[in-house]
Amino acid sequence: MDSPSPDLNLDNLKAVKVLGRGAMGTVFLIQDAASTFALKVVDKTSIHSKLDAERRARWEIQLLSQLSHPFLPSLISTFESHHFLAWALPYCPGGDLNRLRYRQNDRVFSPPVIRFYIAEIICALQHLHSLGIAYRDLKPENVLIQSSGHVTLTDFDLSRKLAPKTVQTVISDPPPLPLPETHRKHRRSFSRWIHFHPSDLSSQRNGLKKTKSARVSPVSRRKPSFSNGERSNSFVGTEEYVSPEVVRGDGHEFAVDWWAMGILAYEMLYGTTPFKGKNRKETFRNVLMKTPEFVGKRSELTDLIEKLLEKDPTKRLGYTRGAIEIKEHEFFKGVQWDMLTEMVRPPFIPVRDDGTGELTEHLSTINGGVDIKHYFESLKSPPSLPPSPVSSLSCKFKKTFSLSDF
Ligand SMILES: Nc1ncnc2c1ncn2[C@@H]1O[C@H](COP(=O)(O)OP(=O)(O)OP(=O)(O)O)[C@@H](O)[C@H]1O
Repeated sequence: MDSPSPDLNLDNLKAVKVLGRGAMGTVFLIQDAASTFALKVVDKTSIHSKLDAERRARWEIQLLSQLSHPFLPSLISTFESHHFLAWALPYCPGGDLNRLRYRQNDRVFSPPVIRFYIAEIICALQHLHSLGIAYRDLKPENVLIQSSGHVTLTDFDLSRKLAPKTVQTVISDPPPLPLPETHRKHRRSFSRWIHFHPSDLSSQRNGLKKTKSARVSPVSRRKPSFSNGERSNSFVGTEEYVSPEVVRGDGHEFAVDWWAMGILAYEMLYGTTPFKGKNRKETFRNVLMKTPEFVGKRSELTDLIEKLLEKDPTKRLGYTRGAIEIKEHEFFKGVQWDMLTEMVRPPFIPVRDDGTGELTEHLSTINGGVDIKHYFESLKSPPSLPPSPVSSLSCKFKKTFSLSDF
């Protein structure tokens, strides 16, 4: 990696809060008189490095450096030392979409609110796909809310570069790429990367805890992966969000993101995902076999979801013409796609980070916060300073207006 940016040096930074901890990275809130940002730090010397954390982190940084979109993160700066790999991102004070949903009556969103968030997610995915990147980990926990109320996708360590759209082939797993010197603009976080065997099927999803993404160990792939021009069969995603073609090991394309978006829209509408089973095995069986149930009156939204949850990826909405095809759906009639950032006021605007969240790990603010290196050292000596379970942040929202005309 290049030498550390002058403005990002772990020796000088104090963290005031842990915003989240994933399988391999920890995200801190850095706040001082001059700036506020989120800092994702990977400890290269920890046991996690054996889980490929460093390689995943480099991939994420490299990918984020290419992004330039209002609903995708911007890479502010990077830092690397013998021990740490770190990168700074704009702070999203609104938490994630899952947390926001739990704050709603009946834990569901109204169709206009769903329209707003899904529209922004489509635009973000469209940008990724135009760069040949399949996101592969869309779920509410990975949709963060910016201070403006607009969304930002997070967590790109499962994303992959695909061949051009017509072929849609996974070229390879992320290589250990160096950071480019120039493009350091748009960015985001990394993370959870667990390996499991299909026979090891225990449910991961539990309340507000961030769901784990899953990846079948390469040895258990049903078919070998191919290089150059053929599909990868690596298994990636979060169990309730993985598409049938991924479960089958048939390879995967951009259409996996449209499937996941169908699951996301379903969960926002009904408060539950459509194929959730008692355990992972049952969930996968449902993904392959079960027709999604739509309780209540059918609508344009349920029609959209149904078309996104088409089990055959080649018949799925978005397969042929990508985001354009989805944007044309009746559910989005009237949406001014080019004006999303400028004209549409988001349904919820974070009012403030009130600092009282149970799930937020507050660090001492004496001397302006906690030294990040000391923080990691303390993790290595559990008896003296056991870390509390962490995830996400607390934030209040104000509802800004009715979206009925959106
Ligand atoms: N820019 C940000 N602003 C605010 N909170 C953030 C930001 N980036 C990440 N977080 C919080 O930190 C959590 C962990 O971030 P992220 O998912 O990027 O880490 P990870 O190590 O990749 O986790 P995982 O194991 O789930 O992959 C997020 O779920 C979110 O709650």
